[in-house]
Amino acid sequence: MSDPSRPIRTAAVIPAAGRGVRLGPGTPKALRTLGGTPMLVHAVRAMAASRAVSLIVVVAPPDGATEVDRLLHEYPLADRTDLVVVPGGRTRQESVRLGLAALPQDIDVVLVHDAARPLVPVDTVDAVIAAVRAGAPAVVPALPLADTVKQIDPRPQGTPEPVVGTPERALLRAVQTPQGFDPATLLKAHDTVVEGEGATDDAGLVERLGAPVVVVPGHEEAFKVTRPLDLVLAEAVLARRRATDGYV
Ligand SMILES: Nc1ccn([C@@H]2O[C@H](COP(=O)(O)OP(=O)(O)OP(=O)(O)O)[C@@H](O)[C@H]2O)c(=O)n1
Ligand SMILES: C[C@](O)(CO)[C@H](O)COP(=O)(O)O
Repeated sequence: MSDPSRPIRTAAVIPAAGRGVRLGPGTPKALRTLGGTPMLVHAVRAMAASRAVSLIVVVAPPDGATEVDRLLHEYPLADRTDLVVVPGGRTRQESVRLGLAALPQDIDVVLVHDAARPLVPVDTVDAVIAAVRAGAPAVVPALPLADTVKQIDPRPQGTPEPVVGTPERALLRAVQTPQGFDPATLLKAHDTVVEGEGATDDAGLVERLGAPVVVVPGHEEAFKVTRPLDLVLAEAVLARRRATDGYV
């Protein structure tokens, strides 16, 4: 039985092993700079900004763990936060699984946060943690959609794709990270769900177990840096924060 007087321990796994193909050629995406600071450092700081987070596991490109570890040591965190760097895998799912394998046994809440969402505000992080602590096994921050969404019947590139349906927009949400989990539930999901079954986020793996997933409000500034225009937006948000909030 767990000791009720033991403080709750929250860890964050940050998958940062992607290449960033959609962003264009260059340095792996997580190491590209925003306002002169690597995107990964912003993401690590965003997790460390929550007073609840005491351990951060960064999942580096498979052959880049030593370099990432060295880089992160140039940007020290507050004493309350430990940092571990492990090598990642060929897919996001594999990278997250490798990050989870580095967690100690005594973690009560685990967050999974994309390095590619460097500007998530701490209030969003804390809202996700609070919902897991309140008993939800899986929590995702999400926003309503601004665009109408069509389901299509896929065709080879260059051929117009027939529309087969229009899901009711009011029932759809665009999902962000950090996603928060009861660690046993997330570990079971990663152990059970086979790669390539179409889950594009960790909550999707938990859904396949049949476990409940709940949504809390996301934030516009938690957007994912995916394409070149996202970098322009991220630089603008960062410049505004630095001018108005004293953000580093
Ligand atoms: N093998 C992989 C692939 C992705 N990621 C991480 O998963 C997050 C979300 O992925 P995405 O934005 O798609 O990043 P990339 O895979 O780098 O982008 P792209 O698909 O454009 O190459 C990123 O922080 C990315 O570093 C990872 O850790 N390991
Ligand atoms: C996890 C995620 O950020 C939730 O929106 C998203 O699914 C990652 O997708 P990607 O194509 O791997 O960037």
